[in-house]
Amino acid sequence: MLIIDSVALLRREIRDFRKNNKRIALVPTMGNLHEGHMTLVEEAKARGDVVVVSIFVNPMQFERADDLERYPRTLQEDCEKLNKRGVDLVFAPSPAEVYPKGLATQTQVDVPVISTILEGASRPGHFRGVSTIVSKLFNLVQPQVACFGQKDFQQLALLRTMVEDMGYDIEIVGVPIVRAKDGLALSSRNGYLTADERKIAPQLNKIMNALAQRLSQGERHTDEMLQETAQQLREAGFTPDELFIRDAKTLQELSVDSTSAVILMAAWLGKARLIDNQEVDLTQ
Ligand SMILES: Nc1ncnc2c1ncn2[C@@H]1O[C@H](COP(=O)(O)OP(=O)(O)OP(=O)(O)O)[C@@H](O)[C@H]1O
Ligand SMILES: CC(C)(CO)[C@@H](O)C(=O)[O-]
Ligand code: BAL
Repeated sequence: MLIIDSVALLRREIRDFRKNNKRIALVPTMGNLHEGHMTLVEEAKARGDVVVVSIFVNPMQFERADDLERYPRTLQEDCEKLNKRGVDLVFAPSPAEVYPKGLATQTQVDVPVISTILEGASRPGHFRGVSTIVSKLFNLVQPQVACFGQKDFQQLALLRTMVEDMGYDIEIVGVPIVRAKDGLALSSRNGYLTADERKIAPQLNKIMNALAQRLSQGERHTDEMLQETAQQLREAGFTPDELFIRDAKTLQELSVDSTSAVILMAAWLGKARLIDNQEVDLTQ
């Protein structure tokens, strides 16, 4: 496995892959890898001749300096895990390598509407940072396929929109959420939880499942339903941050034409902002 931190060396390897007609599968990450990331790697291995994993804690997508500062960086352990999985190349650049002019004058890629609603409203500038770095990674790695997690539901929708609007000839693959046995969605930020908070954390998924059950049984979604759910979260020890029920295809408000809904939840538990989501078939 190659571990590369410079654009010049990456370009050389990508040119070699392309010269040999290798189908390149990319898995963008911010490191601190867990089984959720490994499912993306396995999906990439199944869909490409060579697998490239990027590990880059992207400063442009952090709207909180404290979150960027404390974000877990475990490059050596990450590379050991990826090597065991048969990954071909890890691209792990520094911020200066990716943004040599700094962030202020860096060209940005912005996806209107979807980047400023829902999670985008809670995290101003976050999704512009995501679409900018993923666009740059696409240009540097030139993959034919790229794998992302459904755990970041809105991110996946944002990137599908970017690929469609900008004409990238890249297959975007959404990989189902990988959860701990108790239902908590795996996430690097779970590491911010204390032992006591970790025992509470699975309640987020359980409360979301109960809400999904109500919707799948035909109960109309109302503000009261959301308020009840928010109260359940508070009683469990969370501070609700986001609670949305939207059309799963458009992320707009549900309408009579909606065939599937998505529940999007984000809640604080101590220092960890946990997110989860679940699609609900409305046609049953
Ligand atoms: N539990 C999971 N199941 C499926 N995909 C996941 C999971 N966790 C992360 N991913 C995906 O892995 C890719 C990299 O995500 P990232 O490096 O931000 O890890 P993370 O666990 O989401 O960390 P955090 O959300 O705390 O930043 C993204 O496409 C993300 O959706
Ligand atoms: C896609 C991504 C790697 C871009 O930094 C990040 O948003 C993430 O890890 O989900
Ligand atoms: N996967 C989430 C990336 C972020 O929170 O910046």
